[in-house]
Amino acid sequence: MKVLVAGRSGQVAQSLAARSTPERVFVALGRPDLDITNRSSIDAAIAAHQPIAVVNAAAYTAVDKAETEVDAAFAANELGARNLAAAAHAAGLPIVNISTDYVFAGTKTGPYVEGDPVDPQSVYGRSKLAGELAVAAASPAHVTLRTAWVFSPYGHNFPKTMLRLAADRDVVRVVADQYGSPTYAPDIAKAIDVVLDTILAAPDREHWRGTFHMAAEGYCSWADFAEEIFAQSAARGGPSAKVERIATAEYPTPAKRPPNSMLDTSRFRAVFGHSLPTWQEGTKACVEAVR
Ligand SMILES: NC(=O)C1=CN([C@@H]2O[C@H](COP(=O)(O)OP(=O)(O)OC[C@H]3O[C@@H](n4cnc5c(N)ncnc54)[C@H](OP(=O)(O)O)[C@@H]3O)[C@@H](O)[C@H]2O)C=CC1
Ligand SMILES: Cc1cn([C@H]2C[C@H](O)[C@@H](COP(=O)(O)OP(=O)(O)O[C@H]3O[C@@H](C)C(=O)[C@@H](O)[C@H]3O)O2)c(=O)[nH]c1=O
Repeated sequence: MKVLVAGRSGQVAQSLAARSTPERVFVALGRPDLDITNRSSIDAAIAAHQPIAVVNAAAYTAVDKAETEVDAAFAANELGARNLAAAAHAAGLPIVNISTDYVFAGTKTGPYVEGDPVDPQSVYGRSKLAGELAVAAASPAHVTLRTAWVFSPYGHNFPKTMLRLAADRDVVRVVADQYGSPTYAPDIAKAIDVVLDTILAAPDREHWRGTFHMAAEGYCSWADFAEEIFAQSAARGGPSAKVERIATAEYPTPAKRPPNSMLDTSRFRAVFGHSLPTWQEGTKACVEAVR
């Protein structure tokens, strides 16, 4: 049984591929074999691999660069998501799509639930929201999982940046007034496996369809996250630095980030009967893996 995964070299795609078993093979394809902006390339991949489901783990994720590369962000995150969902629908396959906490403005007090009003503040967030809507319009058999602050041993992410910075400086300045849930990509891959189990056990049911918040248990600021990364790294003899806790205004970036991107994951837990490990457990696993 194959599951087709778009986005071969990405953090989530690689974590899914690593979960392959003889019973469920995650076939992760990259741009040369599967370009989500090109519908015929998707149709050809589906015809070649005959999957039982499709996962969209491909995206334009360079949050700051997206502010100037608007067309590229929307091409992958809106058009690509639409193409993949339409192709899956045409082939009679369910699609699992991944979205982001950055669809919210971040001005709410307390964690966001799925029905809260969206109001993305960045091009990346707007393009991902456009993708969510496009997937929902193209395929009734869809699950969109909004997750947050993804990290892993693969690709580019915050812990890898922190460990690189700590290699040649004693102090790292990190914002302490943006809150969310750092989520370990292998834990996302496990959760997607659970989602697929649920879908494939009852493909005609309605309960698994729609949008869900799915992130690590617990919340922290980027500065808290950096401190945990350094504590875990130091405990293993790796690079470490002191964290200087700063305000967002002291770390100007082209894209605006939500001050609060905490996601309430109750709906995911209720429907899929699964919760992710804490962000501290994910951090420990990641630091151990990159050592
Ligand atoms: N990273 C994060 O912090 C978060 C991510 N998400 C979402 O989770 C999902 C997975 O993210 P993550 O694994 O971190 O992403 P990565 O940036 O690690 O990987 C994304 C992958 O998508 C590929 N891709 C981009 N455009 C296309 C295209 N047109 N056709 C095929 N592949 C393409 C990229 O390929 P190439 O290398 O060739 O460009 C890259 O391999 C995305 O939907 C993202 O929006 C949600 C919340 C947080
Ligand atoms: C590198 C660095 C970042 N920061 C701040 C900037 C920003 O507010 C925050 C995170 O920075 P980054 O640019 O690493 O992360 P960012 O690209 O904003 O991460 C986001 O990526 C997309 C794809 C998502 O979907 C989001 O969930 C989220 O994970 O930390 C510091 O304060 N100090 C630093 O040294």
